[in-house]
Amino acid sequence: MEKISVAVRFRPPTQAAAADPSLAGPGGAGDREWRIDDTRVSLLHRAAGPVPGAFFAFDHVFDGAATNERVYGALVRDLIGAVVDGFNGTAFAYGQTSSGKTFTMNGCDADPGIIPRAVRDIFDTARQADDREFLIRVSYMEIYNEEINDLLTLDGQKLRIHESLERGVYVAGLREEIVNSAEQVFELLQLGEANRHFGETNMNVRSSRSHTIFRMVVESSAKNQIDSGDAIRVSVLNLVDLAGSERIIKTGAEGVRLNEGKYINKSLMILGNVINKLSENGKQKGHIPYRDSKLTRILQPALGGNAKTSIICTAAPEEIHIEETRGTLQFASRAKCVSNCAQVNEILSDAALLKRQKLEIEELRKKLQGSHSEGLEQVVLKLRNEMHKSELERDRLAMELEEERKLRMTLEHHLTEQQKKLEGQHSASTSADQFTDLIELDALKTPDSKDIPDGFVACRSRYSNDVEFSPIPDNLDNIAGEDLWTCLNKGCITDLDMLGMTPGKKHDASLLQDAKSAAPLEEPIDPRCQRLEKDCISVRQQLEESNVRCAALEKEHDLLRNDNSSLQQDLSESKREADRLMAEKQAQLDDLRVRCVALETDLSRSRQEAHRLATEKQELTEELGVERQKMEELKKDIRVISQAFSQRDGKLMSLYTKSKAILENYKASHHVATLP
Ligand SMILES: Nc1ncnc2c1ncn2[C@@H]1O[C@H](COP(=O)(O)OP(=O)(O)OP(=O)(O)O)[C@@H](O)[C@H]1O
Repeated sequence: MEKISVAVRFRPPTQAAAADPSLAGPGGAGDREWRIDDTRVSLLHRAAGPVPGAFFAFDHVFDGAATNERVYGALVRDLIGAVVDGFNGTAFAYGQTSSGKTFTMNGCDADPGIIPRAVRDIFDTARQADDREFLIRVSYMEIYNEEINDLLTLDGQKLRIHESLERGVYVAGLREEIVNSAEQVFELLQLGEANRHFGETNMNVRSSRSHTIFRMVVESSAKNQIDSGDAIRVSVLNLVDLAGSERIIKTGAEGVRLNEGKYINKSLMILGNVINKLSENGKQKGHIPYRDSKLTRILQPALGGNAKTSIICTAAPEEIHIEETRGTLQFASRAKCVSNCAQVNEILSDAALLKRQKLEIEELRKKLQGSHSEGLEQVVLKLRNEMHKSELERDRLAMELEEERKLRMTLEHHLTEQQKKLEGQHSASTSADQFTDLIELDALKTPDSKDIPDGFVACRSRYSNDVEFSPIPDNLDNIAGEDLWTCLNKGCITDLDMLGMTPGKKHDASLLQDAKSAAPLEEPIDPRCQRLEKDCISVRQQLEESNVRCAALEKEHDLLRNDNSSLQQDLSESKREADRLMAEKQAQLDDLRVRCVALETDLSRSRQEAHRLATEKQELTEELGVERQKMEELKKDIRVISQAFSQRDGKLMSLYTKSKAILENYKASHHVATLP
């Protein structure tokens, strides 16, 4: 929606007003005057200041010094650009008689008015649009005493207004001239001006007695029709010079002028009513009385319809016209509240429409396949991959955690056992029975075991009692099991079978005896205790490290779980969005398909109809040919008959002449004979 542009233009004071200061307006010597600036007008009482209720604001306000060029630039130039682009446009001048409407629309040689400037601009702008081809037509009509006259013909025929779906409201039979240059239009305008009704009144020596509507129809199509889908733009520019409202008492009109004045005032009153209604708020608008006059009917699209509209309200500055000027300003204020809804007017043939729809469908299809939904699918895929990776990672961490836990438990268990043993060692005596303890642990190492300082020795219970093969004395059996061996040696698994098979030191009875008698012992109990304590400390350290690792792993595990659940959430949201988009696009596609099918049906129907019409035309042409031939033959017959007739006529004539001569001869001879 777009508001109508409204400007007020004060003409300069008349010569009479300039000579008689009591009549003057701004700068004159009257009681009241109009005070104006760029956008505002207010009435001032010279003695009492601003007159209440007489303040108005508009898009533009022009004083008597403003040129037509300035008025055109402010209100019409953009309108012309829009018309060339396919929008309808209307500019009209409204105001009391002799306030400068015709001067604003037509201007003078030194300062051409809106119409000549618009004509030139239309051609210039069209020339600049290299990508389009233009066809411009003009017409010129007047509404005189509520009758429509074509100003470009002299046949005096009264034209009628019609309305159709395709053309909207139009004047039937109005002559439209195709024009190629501004000069051609000016010639037509001159012709129209000569036919227009002017008359002299007390207020204006050349007063317009009719409303005139100069119309330019701008039709354009793209030079490259493949891109545009063959659409043709058709826009209408109306440039309207209204007749001025008048007070009979001031114009001194009588007779014909009086009658004209009544029609003028009535149609302007209806225009005012239409503007009033349109300026009201939406719901109160109700019925808009466009049909009450020919003027409002023709200007219907410009008043609250599909057009961009500019109104120039002209006003007389003199104090004696204050009431009329106030009326004009009130009209202008209401017009400022009227909104139009202009849109580019495109005409599409069935084929072009179909082509355009197909292009639209194709574009939508591409969008559906590519763009957003494809992007979403990729996001979903990526999220799935990430989720899968994080699940694997989580499993791996869970396994590590489990192993750490097991290790910790084993270590704890081992620690307790070591502690127990330590306590046992402290309380044990250094009796000779404990000869076996004196055997160096180095001797117990298996040949295949890794050389780890303070490494544990494994033994199998089944060998423990076998003196020949057991590498460990009986009282040291099972100090480490297979699992413990593996864990403590960080996965370095010695060949435990080999371990089991390694022949131990032979327990020689004499050696045992010697040992029993030998004193002191090779290794006292304290170093062993120390070694065990050292073991304990190292196991504890390992345990603590393992705890720390365990906690870190648990933390990592938790983080991964969180990541995983947020990924799951993202994934399901993306899925939902993708589904929604797919459904939406599918619905659009279905809708377009339905429209396309309907259009195709229409098209084939139109084709059939065109074909039927072509056949009929062909038949008629043939019939016409036959008829023409018959007519030719008849004409020939007629010629022959008329020749025969004329021959017979000639013969009859000569016969008649002969008989007449004979009769006269006879009469003469008979007369002579009968004379005495
Ligand atoms: N802005 C202007 N500058 C100079 N002269 C002007 C201006 N406006 C109007 N005039 C002069 O005032 C006179 C009346 O103007 P015009 O005929 O345009 O009035 P009008 O509103 O069309 O009157 P009507 O409704 O009777 O046809 C003319 O002589 C015109 O040249």
